Amino acid sequence: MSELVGSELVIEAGKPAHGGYCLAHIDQGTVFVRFALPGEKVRIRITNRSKRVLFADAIEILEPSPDRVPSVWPAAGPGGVGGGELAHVSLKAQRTWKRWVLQDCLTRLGGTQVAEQLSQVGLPQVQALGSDGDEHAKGLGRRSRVELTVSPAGQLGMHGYRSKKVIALDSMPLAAPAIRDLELFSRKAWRHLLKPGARVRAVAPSGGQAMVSVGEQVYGSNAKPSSRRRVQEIVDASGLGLGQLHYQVHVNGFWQVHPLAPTTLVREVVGQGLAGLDNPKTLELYSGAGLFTLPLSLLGAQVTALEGSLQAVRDGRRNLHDQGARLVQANVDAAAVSQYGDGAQLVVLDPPRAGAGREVVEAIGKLQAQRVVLVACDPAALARDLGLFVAQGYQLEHMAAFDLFPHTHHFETVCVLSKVA
Ligand SMILES: C[S@@+](CC[C@H](N)C(=O)[O-])C[C@H]1O[C@@H](n2cnc3c(N)ncnc32)[C@H](O)[C@@H]1O
Repeated sequence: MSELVGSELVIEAGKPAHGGYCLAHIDQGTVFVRFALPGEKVRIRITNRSKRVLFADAIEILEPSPDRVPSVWPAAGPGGVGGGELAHVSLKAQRTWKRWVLQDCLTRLGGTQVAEQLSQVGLPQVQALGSDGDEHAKGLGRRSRVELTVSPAGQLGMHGYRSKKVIALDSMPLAAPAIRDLELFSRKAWRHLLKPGARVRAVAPSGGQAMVSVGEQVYGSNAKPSSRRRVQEIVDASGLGLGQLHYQVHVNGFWQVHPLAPTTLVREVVGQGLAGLDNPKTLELYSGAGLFTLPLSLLGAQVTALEGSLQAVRDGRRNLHDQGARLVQANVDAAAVSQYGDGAQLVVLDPPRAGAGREVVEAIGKLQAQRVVLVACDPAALARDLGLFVAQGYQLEHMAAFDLFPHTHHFETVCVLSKVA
């Protein structure tokens, strides 16, 4: 099949698949096509092959779908940067697409019990963030964190799709307004700081001015070196009766990227996690800088939180302001779960994209906690983890999905599981 790489052909795009692709079938096998929409007739160029499947980009749209729109992220598309795989799809159709992928992953990878439980709780809509008419509702201005790289020729840009090559950019329409106002691509003041090979991160916190890190050095929005290393993030937890919560997060540390994500996730995860439980003993895994740890503790949960990054643990300890929660730097594995989770009534876990995996889920199962809240940013990993939880005697009670990453194939899912007696 490798002789096909580089060749062009006309196909009809089929169903969406995980990763922002449409499926197409040709005599030589299955092709995963980017930048198409289901039902479209497109000319594709085969870009890659892996084992028995081919990858391709739609390079000419011969019969467009009514859901096709001009891309809001001009740098996406054949030969463009990674990300923005759905920027050519109307936002409404993006959410239908993601919902379809969620169902497909859960039923195909989760196993029959997950499929049965899903039919009982119902497949959730993928909810949009923001109000009608605002920038967020259009999926724009939604990145409070942007990572860029400087090319060998000194141009600021992003890596190409599956490539180390830096593609120069001149704008960043998905970035939060405070990042766009930095004018990283055009202001002279930045130019001498952006040396070839430098990794640049621009951060627009909800509680202060934008900052930029170039490697370890941090700059204020005026492009002058800053001794500050942390930004302030403010989360509206009034839905939980807590008012505004304040967090300090290292400029290079993990924080939810969509400006409305922290508030949305805190309401869902903490609200669902604590409903009907009285000051539960709680094990939180992959806790980051304490986004959920703080409101859980403020609402009376006795939390032990495990997080692998020392920087995030340091941030988390500052954010907890002596709330009584224990924040431990630990790699989440079976030994850590059983060491710190003894007697837990509630387990909250927000693993990285690959999911928690068998060893960790089975260790959680042994704790016999009455409730588990699982947050997942990858539907395939979610399906695998859910299948493992169900095999440990957990029942899916509730599922919600949020479009935290418009114009990409990513979205976030929150699941509430209860232990079957
Ligand atoms: C998706 S983030 C969630 C953080 C937090 N819940 C939030 O929303 O801000 C996942 C976190 O897991 C941490 N992490 C990843 N793998 C880990 C592991 N094996 N053990 C412990 N922590 C890990 C990362 O450092 C990151 O902070």
